[in-house]
Amino acid sequence: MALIIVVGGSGQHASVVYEAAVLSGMAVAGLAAMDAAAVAPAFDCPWLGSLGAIADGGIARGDRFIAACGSNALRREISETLLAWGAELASVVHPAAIVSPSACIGAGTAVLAGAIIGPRAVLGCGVIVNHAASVDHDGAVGDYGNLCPGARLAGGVRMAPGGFVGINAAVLPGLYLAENAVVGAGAVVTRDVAADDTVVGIPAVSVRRGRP
Ligand SMILES: CC(=O)SCCNC(=O)CCNC(=O)[C@H](O)C(C)(C)COP(=O)(O)OP(=O)(O)OC[C@H]1O[C@@H](n2cnc3c(N)ncnc32)[C@H](O)[C@@H]1OP(=O)(O)O
Repeated sequence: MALIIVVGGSGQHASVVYEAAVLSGMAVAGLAAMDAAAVAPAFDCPWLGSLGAIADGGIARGDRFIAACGSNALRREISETLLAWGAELASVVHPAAIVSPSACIGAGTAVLAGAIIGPRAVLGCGVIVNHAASVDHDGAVGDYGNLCPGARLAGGVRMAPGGFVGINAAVLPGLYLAENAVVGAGAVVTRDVAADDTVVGIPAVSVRRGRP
């Protein structure tokens, strides 16, 4: 059973997921894309072409997939397409990540080097916990959420699906980030964040409410 990494965008995030998968001992079949016209990203991993061609050849051979792109919406779209085809999503956990044995990691989720997932934390499907980011005890990250490098969720923080926490941002204990909330780089979040809101600064304040 091998892993197929589905690229969205430039392939930079895919290169990080690829390295984590190889270092964790997974067999990687190669990279694929949703778009038949997509070109292989410039790093050393076999290029399998479009997902459509792979599906025509038969996904049933037991390969598993992970969508590898920073965009939450695109990761969701790729993952949901794969699931609709009956494909199985795999999670990738870098061997230098620290994951509590009582934590739960959803399918299609990437936990990258230096990340820490604390006791009883729950990560949904298609989540990214990027380099040195952490989800402390009893935290929850909803489906297709994205914690950028160094982002910190204190104990008991809950993120609804589609959330984004920028590089080196911190969220104080027990807070709730509603669906598609965006926390800017370096922010310190001291209050709950409303759905589709973007907050920045210390303490974090809203710069855009509602979908852009
Ligand atoms: C491996 C990797 O690299 S993972 C990727 C890591 N990337 C990140 O962490 C990026 C995080 N993104 C940000 O912080 C972005 O600035 C966002 C999402 C908060 C806002 O982006 P946009 O929606 O494009 O907003 P925009 O750039 O128009 O900024 C709106 C206002 O907020 C300010 N602002 C934006 N980001 C921040 C921030 N992080 N801290 C403080 N102020 C900020 C802007 O200066 C601007 O203020 P102004 O209206 O007074 O000029």
